[in-house]
Amino acid sequence: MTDSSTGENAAYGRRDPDALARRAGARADPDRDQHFLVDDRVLDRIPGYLPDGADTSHLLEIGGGAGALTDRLLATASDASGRLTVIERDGAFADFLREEFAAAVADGLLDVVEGDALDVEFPPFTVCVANLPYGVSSEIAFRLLPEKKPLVVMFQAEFADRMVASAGESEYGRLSVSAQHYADVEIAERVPKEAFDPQPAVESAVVRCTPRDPEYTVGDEAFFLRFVKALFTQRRKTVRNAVRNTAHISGLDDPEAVVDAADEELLGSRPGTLEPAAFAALAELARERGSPTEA
Ligand SMILES: C[S@@+](CC[C@H](N)C(=O)[O-])C[C@H]1O[C@@H](n2cnc3c(N)ncnc32)[C@H](O)[C@@H]1O
Repeated sequence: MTDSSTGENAAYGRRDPDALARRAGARADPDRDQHFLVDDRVLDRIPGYLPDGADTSHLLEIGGGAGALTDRLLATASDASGRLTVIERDGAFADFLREEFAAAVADGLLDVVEGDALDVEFPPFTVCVANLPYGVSSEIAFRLLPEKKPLVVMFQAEFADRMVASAGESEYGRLSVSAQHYADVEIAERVPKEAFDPQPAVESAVVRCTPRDPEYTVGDEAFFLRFVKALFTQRRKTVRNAVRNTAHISGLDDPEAVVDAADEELLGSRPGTLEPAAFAALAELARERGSPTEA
């Protein structure tokens, strides 16, 4: 092993983030969703947020940047005799990652895929750990969540708060119900702006998603998610009016039949107070009585 700041032969998990950024040459550009994590303590903690016993045989990182988190994930992959795939859209950083971690690439430990994480096919990963590009974090999260694999992912704190919110809380909404449909979602750590360079405008948070089946069943997942989306566009209305007013979003041909069949107390409540299981039960009733058409 050589000096960890010089790169190529250094053991994984010890590279200095500022030295990596210097070697990468190109400066992180906030307009391209590039905010690099430069706080070693945060970087060191992130892989440890994976659920106990998680299968780390194939890690996925989205948005490798100058490789500070990549380096920590290579340590995790290498300890587990596993591998890491990094998807990075910026060609300059993708090239840099291949050079910086050339030994890992040669050993089959690392695969760098240059491409847009919204388009490229994901490899058959077992866990995903990433400091996501915030401009597309929602789209990426909803590509990842249905894969039902553990995720440890950095989001804007406000987005993270909405993901973990419970019924009745002000942040509770479509995002909470949709994310919690796939996983137990919790905030592992809040991360201040100062941990990044350049600093983002807002605070961040690391979120852990541990996949599990929901405590309810739905016959048509796509309809359930569409129905939740529809009702939350009218979160201040009663459920009765929300069902009636959002048929153009939910696709219900006969919303009145749903209102006729549903429980009075439920119809008088607000979408923001409904537990996910109550949404699921109402969505099932809507599917049976409301003649939904395909999206
Ligand atoms: C917030 S930075 C994180 C960089 C690095 N992982 C770190 O923690 O320092 C996000 C990275 O995602 C890349 N990126 C932005 N949009 C992307 C997309 N649609 N698909 C893949 N990578 C993307 C950026 O180029 C940038 O390197």
